[in-house]
Amino acid sequence: MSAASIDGKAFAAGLRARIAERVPTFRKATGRAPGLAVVLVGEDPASAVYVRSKGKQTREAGMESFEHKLPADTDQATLLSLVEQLNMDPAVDGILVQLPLPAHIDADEVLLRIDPDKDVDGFHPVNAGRLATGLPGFVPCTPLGCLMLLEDRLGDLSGLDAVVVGRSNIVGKPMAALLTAKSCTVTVAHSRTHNLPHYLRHADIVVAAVGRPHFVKGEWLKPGATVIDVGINRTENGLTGDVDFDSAASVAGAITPVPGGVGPMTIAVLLRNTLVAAHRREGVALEEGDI
Ligand SMILES: NC(=O)C1=CN([C@@H]2O[C@H](COP(=O)(O)OP(=O)(O)OC[C@H]3O[C@@H](n4cnc5c(N)ncnc54)[C@H](OP(=O)(O)O)[C@@H]3O)[C@@H](O)[C@H]2O)C=CC1
Ligand SMILES: Nc1nc(=O)c2c([nH]1)NC[C@@H]1CN(c3ccc(C(=O)N[C@@H](CCC(=O)O)C(=O)O)cc3)C=[N+]21
Ligand SMILES: [Mg+2]
Repeated sequence: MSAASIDGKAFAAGLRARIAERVPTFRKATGRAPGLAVVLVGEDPASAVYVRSKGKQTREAGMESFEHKLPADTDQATLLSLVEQLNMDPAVDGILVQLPLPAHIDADEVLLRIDPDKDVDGFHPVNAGRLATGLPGFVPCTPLGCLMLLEDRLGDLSGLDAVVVGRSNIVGKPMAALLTAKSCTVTVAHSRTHNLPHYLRHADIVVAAVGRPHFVKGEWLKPGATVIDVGINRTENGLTGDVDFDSAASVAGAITPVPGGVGPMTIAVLLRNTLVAAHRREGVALEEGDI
């Protein structure tokens, strides 16, 4: 048996096209485009690539991109005052501070200062709380993108067994909250989990967000499982996920490739969240479920 490949790149392109279709109506209603501000501190090459790609896709969707590149030695107070300025700027609907930040910066403090109504990354504790309690807010882009791929593939997720490997605030925890809200039975595994294969054996859905190349093996999976590989690992052999793709593809029903799976979804959902933020801030109606 050979798994279907879940084409996140194509799904993301379709999502960006649906977003771009909504921008002219917003422009007519408000006289301006939705705006996304991206803040990059330092010169991490991978971060610079993502930020460029975000800016390009933002403009291609007809939105305005505000890019702020600060030197690696920027101090906390300077970064916080930039965040404050972006909070106050009426042309800015979404604010993304690219992670990781340099070690001398307190990242939690920076994320806390972003206006939750402009927090298109969904990293502010207010938005984490809204997700946990089922209130409208902003959901982190990567897990929301994973959910879109899962629902596209499987339809209703109700009653399915899901295992999320990883419990970070950006991926694992919000992924578990989303799958719980969709009535999956969710297990969250992490570095202290005893006998991960035991849990994976029963999982209809596996989301791997570990940060270790080839970590999840095909032999651990339930035949026919849907596998979402969030991992982005740079190795000598190029970009690779957290799932051992070849062994997993011979057991799973469907699997996301790396690259071309979850990564492109993250940026497309960022644009979606920015479009939603702009409409909410201006009080312009948007049928969010249709996007
Ligand atoms: N495609 C995309 O758009 C994105 C991709 N990523 C990628 O996803 C991956 C995960 O990112 P992120 O969540 O931020 O990473 P973190 O390092 O914050 O979290 C990794 C998680 O994996 C768990 N873990 C580590 N080792 C093991 C193990 N041996 N067995 C089980 N669990 C383990 C950790 O457990 P513990 O909590 O116990 O330490 C932790 O919860 C990375 O490769 C990252 O690059 C991230 C964001 C976006
Ligand atoms: N505040 C913040 N928000 C983030 O959402 C955020 C962040 N910081 N820091 C870093 C991680 C990682 N991340 C990715 C985005 C796109 C791809 C992506 O497009 N990947 C392509 C390949 C890109 C390549 O070749 O490097 C793919 O998988 O096909 C991957 C990873 C967002 N992150
Ligand atoms: Mg993200």
